[in-house]
Amino acid sequence: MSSEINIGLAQINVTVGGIEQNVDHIIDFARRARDELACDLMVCSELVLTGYPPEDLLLRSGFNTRVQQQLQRLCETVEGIDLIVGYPKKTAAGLYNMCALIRDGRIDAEYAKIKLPNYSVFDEKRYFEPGEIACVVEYKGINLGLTVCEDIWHDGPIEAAVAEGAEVIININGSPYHSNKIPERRAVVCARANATQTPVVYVNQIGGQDELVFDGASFVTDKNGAVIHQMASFEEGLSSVVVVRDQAELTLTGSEMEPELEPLASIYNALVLGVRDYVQKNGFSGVVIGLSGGIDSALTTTIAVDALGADNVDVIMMPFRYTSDISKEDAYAEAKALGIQYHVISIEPMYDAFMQQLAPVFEGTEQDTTEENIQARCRGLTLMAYSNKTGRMVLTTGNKSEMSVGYATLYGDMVGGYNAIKDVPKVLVYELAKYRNTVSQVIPERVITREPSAELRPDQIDSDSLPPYEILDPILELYVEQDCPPAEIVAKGFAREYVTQVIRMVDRNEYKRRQAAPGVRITKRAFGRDRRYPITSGFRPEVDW
Ligand SMILES: Nc1ncnc2c1ncn2[C@@H]1O[C@H](COP(=O)(O)OP(=O)(O)OC[C@H]2O[C@@H]([n+]3cccc(C(=O)O)c3)[C@H](O)[C@@H]2O)[C@@H](O)[C@H]1O
Ligand SMILES: Nc1ncnc2c1ncn2[C@@H]1O[C@H](COP(=O)(O)OP(=O)(O)OP(=O)(O)O)[C@@H](O)[C@H]1O
Ligand SMILES: NC(=O)CC[C@H](N)C(=O)O
Repeated sequence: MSSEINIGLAQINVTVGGIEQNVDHIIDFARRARDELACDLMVCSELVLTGYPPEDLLLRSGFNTRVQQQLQRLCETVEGIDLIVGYPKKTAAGLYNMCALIRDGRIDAEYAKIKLPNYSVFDEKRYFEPGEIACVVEYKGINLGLTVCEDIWHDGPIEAAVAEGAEVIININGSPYHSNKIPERRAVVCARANATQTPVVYVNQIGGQDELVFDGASFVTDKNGAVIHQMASFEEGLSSVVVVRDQAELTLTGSEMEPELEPLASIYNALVLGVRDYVQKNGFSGVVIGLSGGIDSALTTTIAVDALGADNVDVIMMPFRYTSDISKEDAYAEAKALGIQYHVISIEPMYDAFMQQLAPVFEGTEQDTTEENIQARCRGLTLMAYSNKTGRMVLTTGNKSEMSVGYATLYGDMVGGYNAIKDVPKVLVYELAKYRNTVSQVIPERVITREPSAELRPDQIDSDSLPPYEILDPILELYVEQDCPPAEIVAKGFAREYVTQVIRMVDRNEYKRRQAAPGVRITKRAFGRDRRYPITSGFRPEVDW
C-alpha cells in the first residue's frame, strides 16, 4: 500500500498586524494550491496570520482575540485543501508561538514552538512561553512532525519529533535575510535532515517589515539533506512537492530548482524589496530624494525606481555655490536615464536668508561646520516641504560608514522616513552601483569614479575628515559588527591613530543614530534593534591598550 501527499509551499508576503488581509491572502493561495497544483495540504510561514515579528502588538488583548476570530474564519472558509499555519495563541499559561494543522475545516493538531530565539534581532522571550512537547500527526498515511523556525537550529526538537515517529519534518519560518544567510540557513537545515535521516519541508516568509527583509527562498531536502526543491528569493511563490511512501521507502519529488543569486544581486534585491514594502505597506504614493550627483543618492535612486517604478520617484537637485558642474550634469543624466521627475531648487536664497538673520548672533565668529550644516538643513527642509505637499516620503541617503561615524547633519541630510542604504558600507555602495549598471547603464560612470565629496565647502573631499573608505570600512566592520576590541583591530594591521579616531567617532555619535530613520538590514549586525548601546556612556574602550 502506498501513501502520497501533494504538499504546497506558500511563500506569502504578509503585513504585520494586517490579520484580516493576511487571512484573505492565505485563502487566495489555498484556492490556487488546490485548483492549480492539486495540493492536499498547503504549508505557510511562521505566524503567518499576524506577520513576523508582531512585536508589542502581541501584548494587546484585542490583538489576540482578533487572531482567534480570523483563525476561525480561515478554518470555515477554506475547502478542499488542508493547511499548516502559524499564529500566536493565548492560554491561561501564557502566549505561545503555534504551528497547527487545519484539516477538514478544523484545527486537528497544534504545536507550540520550543526554542524561542532571543539574540540579534529576535526578542521572542519577551512575548512567548516555550512549548515542551513534539507534535507528530499522521496525514494520509505519512507522519508529519510540526516545528517552527528556531527549533531546527538546535539539537532537541527535531530529534524529539523523529523519535515520536515523524517521517517528514515541517518547519515554518520567519527567518530574516542578511548577506550570506541563505547558505548559512541551508547548512543548518540540511545537516539536521541528514543527522536525523528525515526530509525537511522549510517554508519561509517573504517581504519587508520595517528594518527586516524576509527573503523566502523556501526549500525541501531529502533525508540525506540534499536540496530537491528550491523556491525563488525576494518574491512570493507557490509550488508543490510530492511525497510518496511505498512500504518503508519515502520518495520526494520537487517541481522547482531556482538557482542561488550571486551575492551582489542578492543584496540589491533585498534593498529593493525592503524599500518597496516599507513605502507601500505604509501607504505612500511614492518617494522623493535629494539627488546630488554623488554615489549615495545615485544608488538610492536606482533602488527606489526598481522598487516603485519611475512614476513614483521624484528627485530634487538643490545646488549651492559649492556644487560643481559635474554634480549638476550627472544628477540630470541619471534622472533622464531613469525617466523620473527631476526638479532643480537652488538653496542659495534660503541660505542667504538664514545667514542674514543669524548675522547679529554670529558676529565675530569664524566659519565652521555651522555654515555647512545650514546648507544640509536648507536641503532637508526643502525635501520635507515637498513631501508634505505631494505625499511622497523622503528617502534619506546616509550609508553605514557615515551612520557609524556621524558624518551627516542632524535635521539636514538625515531627514527622511526610510533609508535604503543605512546598513550598506561605502565600499559596498560602489560595488552595488557597478552591479546595477550591469543590469542597465543608469548611473553615470563619473559618479562611480570621482572622489566622494559632501560639497559643503570649496574643494572639500570626504578624506579630509575621515580615513579612506578602504580603511574605514574594515575597521568599522570589526568594531561595529564584531565588537572587536581596539587592540585586536590594531593587531590586525590598522594604524593606531585611525583606530582611535574611528572608535571615538562611532561612540560619540550614538545620539545621531538614535534619531536616524530606519533602513534595510543586510548585514548580520545592523544599527537599530541589533546593536543597542547607551547614548550616555562613560566607557572608553580605547583606554585598555
Ligand atoms: N550626545 C548628544 N546628544 C544630543 N545631541 C547632541 C549630542 N552631542 C551633540 N549634540 C548636538 O548635535 C549637534 C552636532 O550635530 P550636527 O548638527 O549634525 O553637526 P556636526 O556633527 O557637528 O557636523 C556634521 C558633520 O557631517 C558632515 N556632513 C554633513 C552633511 C553631509 C555629509 C555627507 O558627506 O554626507 C557630511 C559635515 O561636513 C560635518 O563634519 C550639536 O551642535 C549638538 O546640538
Ligand atoms: N546639491 C544637492 N542636491 C540635492 N541633494 C543634495 C545635494 N547635496 C547633498 N544632497 C543630499 O544630501 C545627501 C548627503 O550628501 P552629500 O553630498 O553631502 O554627501 P554624500 O555622502 O557624498 O552623498 P552623495 O554621494 O549622494 O552626494 C545626498 O545624498 C543628497 O540626498
Ligand atoms: N523566527 C525565528 O525563530 C528565526 C530564528 C532563526 N535562527 C533564523 O534566523 O532563521
